[in-house]
Amino acid sequence: MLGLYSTRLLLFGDSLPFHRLSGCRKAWCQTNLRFLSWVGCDDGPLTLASLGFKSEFDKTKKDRASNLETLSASKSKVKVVGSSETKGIGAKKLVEIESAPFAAKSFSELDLPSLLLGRLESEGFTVPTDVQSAAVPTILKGHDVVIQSYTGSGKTLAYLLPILSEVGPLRNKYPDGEGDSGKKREIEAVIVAPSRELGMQIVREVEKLLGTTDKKAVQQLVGGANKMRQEEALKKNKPAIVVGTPGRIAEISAAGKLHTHGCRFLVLDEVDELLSFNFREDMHRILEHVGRRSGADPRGTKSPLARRAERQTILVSATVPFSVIRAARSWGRDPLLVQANKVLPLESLPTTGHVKLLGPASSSSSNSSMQVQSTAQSLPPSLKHYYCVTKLQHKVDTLRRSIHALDAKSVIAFMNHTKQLKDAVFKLEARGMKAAELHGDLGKLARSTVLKKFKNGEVRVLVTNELSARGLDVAECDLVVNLDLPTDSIHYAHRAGRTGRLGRKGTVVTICEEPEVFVVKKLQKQLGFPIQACEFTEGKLVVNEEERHLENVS
Ligand SMILES: Nc1ncnc2c1ncn2[C@@H]1O[C@H](COP(=O)(O)OP(=O)(O)OP(=O)(O)O)[C@@H](O)[C@H]1O
Repeated sequence: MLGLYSTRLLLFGDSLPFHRLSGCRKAWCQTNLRFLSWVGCDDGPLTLASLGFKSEFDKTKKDRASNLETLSASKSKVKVVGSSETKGIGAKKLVEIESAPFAAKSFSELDLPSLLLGRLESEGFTVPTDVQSAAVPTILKGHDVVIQSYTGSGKTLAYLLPILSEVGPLRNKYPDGEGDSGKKREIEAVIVAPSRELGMQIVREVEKLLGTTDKKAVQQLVGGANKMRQEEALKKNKPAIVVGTPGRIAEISAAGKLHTHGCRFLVLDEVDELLSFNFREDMHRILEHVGRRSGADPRGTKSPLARRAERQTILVSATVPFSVIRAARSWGRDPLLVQANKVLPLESLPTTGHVKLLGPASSSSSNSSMQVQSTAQSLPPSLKHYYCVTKLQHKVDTLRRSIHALDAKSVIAFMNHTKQLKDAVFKLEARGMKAAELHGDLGKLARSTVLKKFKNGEVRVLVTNELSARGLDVAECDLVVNLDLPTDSIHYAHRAGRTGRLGRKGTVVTICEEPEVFVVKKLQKQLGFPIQACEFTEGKLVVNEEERHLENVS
């Protein structure tokens, strides 16, 4: 029972605020991870060696290689040990890391079913991203995982591809035809997202991959939509995958109309948000019911261990605070942390304090200049960050000037309050700039219409609030503006991550008043990258050189 209690404790009693949960960030070359160290925890710095990880330089330990379990990606050089086989007190966790370990050149290297490969090709997906190369074989191998990589790096496909390999019409067919004939189709994967928009976006991604084959294999269960229609569709279509928001999934489940006890995959996308207080009760129900096959527990108890044995749990976010690491350990069976260039056992991570990574030039905590925090690891390194000081009444005008100066085509402007947000839209429109509002007070239809218009370019500036900060994927968005300051660096990261997706260029401008500058400086410190002071004059962005110089000197 201990596990069950600790799960509840973590979920509902121990919700550390995000801003206190900053962690590590990368300071190593994108594709060549060499050294990893933890600092900031009481035990002092640890190195790869002391953690039991092998680097390619660690030739003397080659004899251990025979113990390593090779991940199923044919060309992956990553080897993981220390999962179920080595569980036990004092068992050493080994992860062999070699240079550019996950650089799969094509999806065909990832051991995916041919039908799925065909669909990827038809949709123009040719090369997997780093996080996909790392996550797909790890999930296919049956591991519970936490997937963390920066915004816009393709985390959705990173979990969808292994799920679609096992579930639904594109899956691997077994020679004996198992699962094909006569068997009643059950829900085999439940994907939970914190907003309707993100839920619908995931549904569209699944439908894109399913193609015309069998779109009904996926069913959306998002709030705001007609519940009865969703329930009827569940009954009639018997989807293999459901994607929804916590409230609606929990509601239909409580009504006895969602049969997920035999579910094989549970995905919590934007998991750190899903662990927040708002979703407490609904998430409780989902975690209790999904993947809990009746009679699965040989001891006849409601042991969470029995439940874990039934489902594979996949937790996903660009920001992974320690509350997520602890939750994953509670719910998962030897869970692994999957990042763009590495896979490591969660058992090896501390559960408190600040996790930091050191770059290749240093494996010691003494070189503080090499230490970087994890929030920066949540964002693509190519993003440019600026802040501009103005008076409150000139903020919208500064926004307009920033759009002109940067020649931005597609802009998301974040504000904290609905009323001011509406005023901003009014002002922009009055000055001939096509703008629209998106927030929770709008109905589902209005929200999706606005988003559609923004995506197809009819609307140039989307003025919105935190609702759009997570997961929203608009490839064309080239500028994010904070018209109001985000509450902390985690919220900054998710807002900023709406631009510069999948290697594209992106700029983030924070427009603030003079007394707020210290908050920007604090954010900069937490984030670990420069947010440069700038002005927009004569249609140009002018960086404050004086400040840049002062920063270089200090
Ligand atoms: N291998 C790939 N090749 C080309 N495009 C891809 C590939 N993988 C994903 N994409 C596209 O990249 C975009 C970003 O992917 P996705 O939304 O999954 O990012 P993410 O990491 O989940 O971001 P966030 O943290 O903001 O939710 C999507 O439009 C997706 O279709």
